[in-house]
Amino acid sequence: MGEAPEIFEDDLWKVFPVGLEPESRGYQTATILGEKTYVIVGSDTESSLSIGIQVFDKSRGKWAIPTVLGTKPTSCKGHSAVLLNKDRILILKQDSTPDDCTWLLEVDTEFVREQKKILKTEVVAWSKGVKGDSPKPLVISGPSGVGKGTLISKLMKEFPSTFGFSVSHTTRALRDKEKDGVHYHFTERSAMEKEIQEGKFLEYASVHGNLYGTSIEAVEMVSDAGKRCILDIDVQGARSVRASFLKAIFIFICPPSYEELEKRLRARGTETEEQIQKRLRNARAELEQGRSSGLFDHLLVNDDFEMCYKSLKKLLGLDGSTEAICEPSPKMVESPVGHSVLEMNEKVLIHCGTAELGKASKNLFVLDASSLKGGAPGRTRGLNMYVGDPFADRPNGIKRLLDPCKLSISTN
Ligand SMILES: Nc1ncnc2c1ncn2[C@@H]1O[C@H](COP(=O)(O)OP(=O)(O)OP(=O)(O)O)[C@@H](O)[C@H]1O
Ligand SMILES: Nc1nc2c(ncn2[C@@H]2O[C@H](COP(=O)(O)O)[C@@H](O)[C@H]2O)c(=O)[nH]1
Repeated sequence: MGEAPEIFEDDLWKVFPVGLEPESRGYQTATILGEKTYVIVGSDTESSLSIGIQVFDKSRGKWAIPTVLGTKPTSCKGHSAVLLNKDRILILKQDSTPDDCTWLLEVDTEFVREQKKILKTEVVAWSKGVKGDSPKPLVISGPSGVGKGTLISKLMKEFPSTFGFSVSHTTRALRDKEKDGVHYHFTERSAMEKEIQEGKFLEYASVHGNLYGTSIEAVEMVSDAGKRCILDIDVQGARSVRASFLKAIFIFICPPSYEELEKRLRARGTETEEQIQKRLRNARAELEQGRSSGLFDHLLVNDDFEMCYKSLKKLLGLDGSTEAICEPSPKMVESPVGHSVLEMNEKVLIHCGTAELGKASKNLFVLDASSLKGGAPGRTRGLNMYVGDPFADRPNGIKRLLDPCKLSISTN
């Protein structure tokens, strides 16, 4: 499936990297961008369920195995590949589930170019294609004991289908009543450091002597479910998120006084005296930064709890009695079972199913990629797919096809 450019002839296979000689290949596509050919090799054998990437640089006559960033797709029976926007390759997986069929391999986007400079090597980055946009996440910060968790719990309880919590990773010990995977992913420092090195974290920081971090996956999983993601993170983390690709709303929660903060921390009874002292020391700096840095969009004082909760809801436009559905839920792009693809002016034509005469036109899909958002290291959003004809808006164009198709396409 996919393109078969000239370069992909027998001669090229003679210099193919060790371990990926023709016999060991499952299937592959080759996509050319300038002097480089990106070969995406998949295998669906049980021993090797993976997709590999090699880059052939024509000007140097050499193969390179790039550093691959982002969460990569699992292998499948085959895929199609097409160059999009001259900076990424759209991959459609054959026989995949709707939430797993559309992937993008970024080869020359701003993110990839930046990473190439940092890592001083060939870099490519995966992101999953998602239909529609996602609601802006909320970053909630404030000193330990101010009441962030209590406010967030109440908000999630009242609006369960609007909000979802970003489950952070931490190296601190589990408290009574906390559950692994629900309150945090409790992890070993070495394992977390390894994943940070692999670029899996949106932000991380050393907080009160432990390592805490938000994985990209934690945020994207909430967005995939069509919910607004809430991040409960410290001020250092908020600063990192501000500098990242993620566009969020930043809220800082203040205590009415330092004495009241100390009272709440002690009354919670989850820390030792030494830990309480450490958290209180850190609170001074956090309060100063939170109030003055211009980092936060909103500041709320949590004095009377109910009043503060009401202010939070008002700020989020949730002060009505019914649950607000502010923005459409994103859905994964559904793609045909079998297909071939072709790119034209940011529209990708997907021809799927049987090529039988007379039926072919019914199996034409158009994927509009003109307003992509996000991308690696998160998701690529804004992919819209419809049944039809890309020339429909041209005066002499072919008639728009709106025949119902055997294959369903999800709509917002
Ligand atoms: N407005 C309030 N008045 C009195 N007590 C409060 C108020 N808000 C929260 N609390 C209490 O203060 C304690 C600390 O709250 P919470 O655990 O939500 O803080 P937190 O900011 O999430 O802390 P951490 O950052 O350490 O997780 C809890 O026992 C909670 O019930
Ligand atoms: N930078 C980050 N800070 C985080 C994250 N998850 C939680 N936190 C902050 O840590 C402190 C302490 O939390 P506790 O549960 O041990 O009391 C608190 O201020 C949280 O906001 C994270 O992923 N990144």
